[in-house]
Amino acid sequence: MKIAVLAGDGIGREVTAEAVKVLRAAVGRTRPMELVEAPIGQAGVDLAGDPLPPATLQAARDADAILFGSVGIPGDEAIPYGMRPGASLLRLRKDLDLFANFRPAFLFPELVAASTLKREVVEGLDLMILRELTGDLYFGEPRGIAPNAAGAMEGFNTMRYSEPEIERIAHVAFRAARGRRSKVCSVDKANVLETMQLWRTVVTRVGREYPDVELRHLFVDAAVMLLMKEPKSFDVMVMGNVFGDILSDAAAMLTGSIGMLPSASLGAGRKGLYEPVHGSAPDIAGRDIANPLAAILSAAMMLRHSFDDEATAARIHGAVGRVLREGLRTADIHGPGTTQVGTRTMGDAVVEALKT
Ligand SMILES: NC(=O)C1=CN([C@@H]2O[C@H](COP(=O)(O)OP(=O)(O)OC[C@H]3O[C@@H](n4cnc5c(N)ncnc54)[C@H](O)[C@@H]3O)[C@@H](O)[C@H]2O)C=CC1
Ligand SMILES: CC(C)CC(=O)C(=O)O
Ligand SMILES: [Mg+2]
Repeated sequence: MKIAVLAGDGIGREVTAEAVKVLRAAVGRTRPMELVEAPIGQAGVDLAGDPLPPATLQAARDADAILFGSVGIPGDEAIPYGMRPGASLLRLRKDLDLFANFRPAFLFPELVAASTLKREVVEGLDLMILRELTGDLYFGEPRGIAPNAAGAMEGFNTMRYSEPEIERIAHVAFRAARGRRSKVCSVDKANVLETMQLWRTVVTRVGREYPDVELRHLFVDAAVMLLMKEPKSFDVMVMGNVFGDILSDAAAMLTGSIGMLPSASLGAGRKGLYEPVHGSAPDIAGRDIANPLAAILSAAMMLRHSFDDEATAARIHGAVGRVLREGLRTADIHGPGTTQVGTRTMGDAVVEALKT
């Protein structure tokens, strides 16, 4: 098991340290595990003058899986795109062709009260957001800021999806649904955007190959509304890169906190990149208060998808559940009758729970 550990910036470092701790404890001596740490994001700029240093990219290419934290610093939106911490993650996803991003929104029963939505709306929630990860506005050319014909500065990005790109993510969605509750909801904006018109046509066509899976289409605005109103009516929700970015943060709140949402970014093979959905959270970085559970659950997804180790993945999931049942909570999910703990204590508690 060769794992590249790219902790990145801000709380990425704090939560990744806990995920590594849990991974070591869970895998133990059952199989050899080589962890290769490398800087990325602002850490890459500070150490090697590049948000994605060539050695980091090589370490990611050479690894069987990548455990990723988060990248970003305050004010990074003003940095030229190529040097921006966030651009490193996009380049990495593209380089490794990790086009299918699974973002499971699963509510642990113990956290029903932590969700901002009513108990009856979220209790039993288990949905999968499948986000296309290597196309759309985030990658489309041309992009830039330049003077227009009238001499005014103009910003522009291009929404693009090719038929093969849509086909492959659609197949992933239908196959994933077959292993769940056999329902796919495709989210688009086909009423306004040609790119999305093609998206809907292709998803519909691919859907005919899966007659056992129910397919529904929603425009993205209505999809967000229904995600808040009746989230349990969804099983697999498939969408493009931008809508997936936005909807997954919204779905995070159904589970109590963005600190609870793990993810797996997969390509054609077993290799994957595993990361919490959240960012580097500069507002809470360095204070030992970030929730490490999304990162820990991402490590569990890594064992399941890249190393075919369902048993250890399930043990980690079970240990997280046990810690929550014991009443331990980081600040973001803390409430009456529970005990507030820091990032490191939460990680230690998951390690302890693995032993029982
Ligand atoms: N995958 C990545 O590396 C991502 C990086 N970013 C970058 O992160 C930086 C901050 O972006 P924001 O928009 O503030 O998003 P963010 O996800 O970092 O934080 C949003 C809010 O959620 C809270 N939060 C996030 N993770 C948490 C956790 N584990 N426990 C408790 N609270 C948590 C933060 O304190 C903040 O109030 C920016 O530089 C942005 O570009 C943003 C999203 C994803
Ligand atoms: C660099 C950003 C696109 C990261 C992000 O917000 C995400 O992947 O959810
Ligand atoms: Mg995001």
